Amino acid sequence: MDIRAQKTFEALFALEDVREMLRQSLPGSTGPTDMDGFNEQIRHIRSVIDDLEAGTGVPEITKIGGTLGIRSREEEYVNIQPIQAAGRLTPEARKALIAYGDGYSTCDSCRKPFRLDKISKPPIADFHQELAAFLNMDTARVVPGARRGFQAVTSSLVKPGDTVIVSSLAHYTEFLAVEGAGGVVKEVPLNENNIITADAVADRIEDVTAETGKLPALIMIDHFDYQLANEHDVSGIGKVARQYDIPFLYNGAYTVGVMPVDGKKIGADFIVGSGHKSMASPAPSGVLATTDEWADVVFRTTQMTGDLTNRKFGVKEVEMLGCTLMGSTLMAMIASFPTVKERTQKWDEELKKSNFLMDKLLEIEGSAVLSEYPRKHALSKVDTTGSFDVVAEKHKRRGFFFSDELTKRGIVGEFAGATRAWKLSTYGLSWEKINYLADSLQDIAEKYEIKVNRDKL
Ligand SMILES: Cc1ncc(COP(=O)(O)O)c(C=O)c1O
Repeated sequence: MDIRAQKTFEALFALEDVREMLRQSLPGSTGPTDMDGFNEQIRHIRSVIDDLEAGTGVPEITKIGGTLGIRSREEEYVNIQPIQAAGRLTPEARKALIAYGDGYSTCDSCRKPFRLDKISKPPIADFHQELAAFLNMDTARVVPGARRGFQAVTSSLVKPGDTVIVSSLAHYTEFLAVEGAGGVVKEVPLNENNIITADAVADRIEDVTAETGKLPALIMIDHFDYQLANEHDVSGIGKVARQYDIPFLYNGAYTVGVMPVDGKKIGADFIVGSGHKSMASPAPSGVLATTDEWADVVFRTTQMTGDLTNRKFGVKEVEMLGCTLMGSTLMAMIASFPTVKERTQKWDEELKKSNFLMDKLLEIEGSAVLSEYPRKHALSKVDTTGSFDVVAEKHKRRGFFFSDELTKRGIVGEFAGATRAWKLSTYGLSWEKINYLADSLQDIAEKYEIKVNRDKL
């Protein structure tokens, strides 16, 4: 986040304090009236605005951010945390969080037909249409996390005893979604390069059908998996799904919001994305998009009538439990969306950074990239058993020596103590930070007499 955004953010926090003080001073309030505190905050806001205009006050901001509990890790450090990178909020999202913090704040102007995705002020209905268009699907809903998207689909399509085809690297939430519906997972094996191919999916469908006498109810495959972030052949799998007439759920937890995703081109019946993982949105948020063919099934409306009262809630969608993200979570997602849309067009640059760092890591003798290489994603799994872990074995801090060295250099986000196989993400880091990171890894290696073949590649 740039410093102006931080400053604005800080002023907003101070304004919230002022608002609370004013609220407490209203007639009938039992709260104390703190005029000194009030004046202090006003002076503070004035000074923040002055700083903003003058472009100064950087160290002070960090300090204030700390006391307010703002997590400013990405501002102060080079953060390589593997799963948070693309979920970090934009400044616009942070402001929306404050402005819409009250629980049902999106419902102020909810009018007939009384459903979240129909609200036009703020423009939630438009956002739903934009989301569907962004994924080249017909209809979209926001959901509390990708997992709730899986759940909506399995609970609509999978009957007790049905089988569901998943990857051998499927996320655990896919297992739970299938189990919740009473289904059974059937995993597709990886090939020698740790990839799920279309042929492997077809073979598994044949096996399962022969075994159970019935076609699987659903195919659910992650475009990039969470363990290695390898790319799986989702377009080929989409074709196989069509051939067997089995609905196909594309898990875009690691793609929707960072790279272009075209549901129709892939041949997906359902696209699921994670807001807090890849769409610069707060948790829990996500998206479930589908085609006209499936919309009435997965977004079916209630048919229930109260037996005593005869009440009906006709427009409410059963799988969505009526409405989903009702306040600041959704508004922050909407606030980040223009940035998110734009950044998907810069995916190639993210890949260059990812590959550059891996190349530099490979120059450190004894290091390996466990993910497919060259990288097709910013998330990677690396193995430093033959490099940093050799040092760890002799070092008095054991595996923590590596984290100590990284922290000293302002690099955070690795799992402390993990010097063998570990994951990192370069997503969103500037080239300046990438270069610094590469140099730091090589410097640490050389400090401990690990050979570095600089500029080998
Ligand atoms: C591949 C994959 N799918 C799904 C999920 C679940 O996403 P969410 O937290 O949005 O429910 C994750 C989360 O880590 C994931 O890595």
